[in-house]
Amino acid sequence: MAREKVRVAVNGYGVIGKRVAGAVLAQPDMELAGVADVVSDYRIKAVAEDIAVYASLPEKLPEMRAAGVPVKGNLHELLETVDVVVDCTPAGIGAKNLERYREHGVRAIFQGGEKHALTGHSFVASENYASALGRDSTRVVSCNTTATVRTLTALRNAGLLKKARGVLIRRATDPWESDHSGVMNTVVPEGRIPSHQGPDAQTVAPDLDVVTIAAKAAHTQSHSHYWIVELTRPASGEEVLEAFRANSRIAFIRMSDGIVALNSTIELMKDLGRPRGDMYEVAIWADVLKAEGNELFYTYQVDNQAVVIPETIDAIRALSGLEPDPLASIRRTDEALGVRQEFLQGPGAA
Ligand SMILES: NC(=O)c1ccc[n+]([C@@H]2O[C@H](COP(=O)([O-])OP(=O)(O)OC[C@H]3O[C@@H](n4cnc5c(N)ncnc54)[C@H](O)[C@@H]3O)[C@@H](O)[C@H]2O)c1
Repeated sequence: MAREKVRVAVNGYGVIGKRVAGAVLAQPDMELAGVADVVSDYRIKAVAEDIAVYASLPEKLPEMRAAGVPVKGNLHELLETVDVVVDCTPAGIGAKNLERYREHGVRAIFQGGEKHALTGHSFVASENYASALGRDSTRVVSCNTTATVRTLTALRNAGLLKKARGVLIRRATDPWESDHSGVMNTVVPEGRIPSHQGPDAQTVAPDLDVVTIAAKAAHTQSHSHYWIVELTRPASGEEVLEAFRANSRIAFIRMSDGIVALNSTIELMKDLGRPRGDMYEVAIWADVLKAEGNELFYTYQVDNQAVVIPETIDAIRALSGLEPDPLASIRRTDEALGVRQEFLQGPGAA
């Protein structure tokens, strides 16, 4: 790569796009060239003073300017100036953009709402960074799939995983859209077993024996996963925690610290000063986990809005060839974002 820093564009400045943009700004080896979207209201106005804004669709440019958004130009102009674009548009729209990105010779990262077949490569940094090196595109898998792959491959890497069966309780909608969508006072099971997350995890780690069942609940912040795992041999809880510890993006929380529900962790992230209260780590309840003979039971929390952000940053380094060593990229990203495995000091912290 000719330049010292990789230049990045973000197309779609929503839940994921705004977090990707913020995370790019935090990387010393990356430069945020601009963001693109189609809206004209607070969602884009709030950022336009600090970051160059472009119109994703040419027909939206006059509308955005008329509303007072200082738009620099159209997406194609932004694409002319960058090495990598991160497409964070709503599910299905990204697929229509791939050819556009290719025409500009820009490497493209998509998010989990797109299908594996779009790029033929699905990404979780700890599992398959190396196979993304130099590719022209990849898809960072969804929040649920990212958490599933991080945790199950940690067990597999320690030689402990035989098969895993999980129940995934998903948030209804994201907080910023809770005024107009979501589910109220009910639970909506996904209409098939396995739910799509198990097979999706296999697009990254095909050797995983995993089945998932999923449901959407009425809350708006973060997902909650429950796993029953058959181990290859009897193992102690401490041995299992050690296996999880090998992945730097798995953190440990405890009921004994007062972290008793999803809202406790969300509050803790805000108390720790995390941007937007984000939790990049998969947070396993260490004092709930139980290993009995060759069976293992555990539950963790996934901050759906944040968990894919470190993976997206690593995907930028992999596609651009900025860093050939997966662990070096993961370390760099973790350091810049403040990723950690223990959030609290004290006797509980192992
Ligand atoms: N929200 C989550 O928890 C979450 C987690 C992981 C992955 N994802 C995936 O990330 C992707 C983005 O999801 P999101 O939740 O950030 O969506 P979002 O709706 O919050 O944001 C999408 C943004 O794209 C903009 N947009 C709409 N049409 C556009 C177009 N034609 N061109 C450019 N921008 C356009 C919207 O105005 C909005 O700002 C999806 O693939 C989704 O499946 C979402």
